[in-house]
Amino acid sequence: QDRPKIELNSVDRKSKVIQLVDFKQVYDELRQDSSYKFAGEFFELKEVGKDQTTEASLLSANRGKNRYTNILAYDKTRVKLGATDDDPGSDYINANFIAGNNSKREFIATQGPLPGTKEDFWRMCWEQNTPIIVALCQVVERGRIKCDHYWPYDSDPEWVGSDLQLVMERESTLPNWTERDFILTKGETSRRIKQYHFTVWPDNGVPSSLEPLVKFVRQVRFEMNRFLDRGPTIIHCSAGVGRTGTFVGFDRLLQDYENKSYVDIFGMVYEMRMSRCLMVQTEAQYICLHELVYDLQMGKYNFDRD
Ligand SMILES: CNC(=O)[C@H](Cc1ccc(NS(=O)(=O)O)cc1)NC(=O)[C@H](Cc1ccc(O)cc1)NC(=O)OC(C)(C)C
Repeated sequence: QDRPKIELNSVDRKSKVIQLVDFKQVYDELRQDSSYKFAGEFFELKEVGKDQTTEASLLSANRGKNRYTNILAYDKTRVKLGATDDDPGSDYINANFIAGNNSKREFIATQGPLPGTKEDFWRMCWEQNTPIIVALCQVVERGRIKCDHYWPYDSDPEWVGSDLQLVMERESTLPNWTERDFILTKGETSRRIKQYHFTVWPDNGVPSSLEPLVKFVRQVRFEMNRFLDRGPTIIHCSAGVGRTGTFVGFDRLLQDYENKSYVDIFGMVYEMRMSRCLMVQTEAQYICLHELVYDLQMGKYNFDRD
């Protein structure tokens, strides 16, 4: 039987295009021998982007604004807050712009807010005109605090900075995620912001079943497409790299599968890691991106039921 021509752009070290007609064979080859070839591909991504500077993250005034010592924001892609004159580092938040299929700044990837950066987080939401927040971690996971509870517990208005007022208008808990509607007000102007909070994704890992995550990503994409005139969607987990990068990968691959005859998962992760470190943090998450495309090819998901 003629082996299908598999386009692995070994010459271009930044991409590995796989034609969808060849995907099952390529996926099976990568999985052979305990995913030996997956491990090799993921290792090729290890140093991508790491030669870029993170000077703002390392300013003494900003060190306390980083949740983790090894997750810093590249200067080139970092989100800059409107600086206040007298405070060095006042423009800093641990967040980077990330490209989506539709624009170079379709997403903002950020760490789970700290108690001391919660107001910076809401200031970023306002300044970037964000319509949607995607939260991918729980406040506490396996007994460790992973993210501040940066939103109100009830419908009482809260001040989240000297001039920003936040109200939670609605909270709806579903089996795998919770949806919250906020109104953020500055002076006489109010904006609606929707939070999609996925609650069943273990840190450093992948969900036990991909189907709830696929449905979640599709729901967020449906909502994003209603707000194309607004700013970037903010995505966070605890560090804002592993689960966050995998979410962006799912969003892009679900669109690519509908609109293209090929995928380039390696190239997509390469591009993400040029914008923020460790995006798609683990090999299991990297494999999970491929499993999504394999499952789509095998007709595993019937989206008509959504
Ligand atoms: C493997 N874990 C880590 O690298 C985490 C940062 C992190 C990354 C990704 C995720 N997953 S997520 O992006 O999906 O939330 C959680 C936490 N870092 C820490 O815990 C670092 C230690 C560390 C681990 C690994 C490494 O290579 C360098 C330094 N610890 C650390 O920052 O300690 C504080 C919180 C007390 C300041």
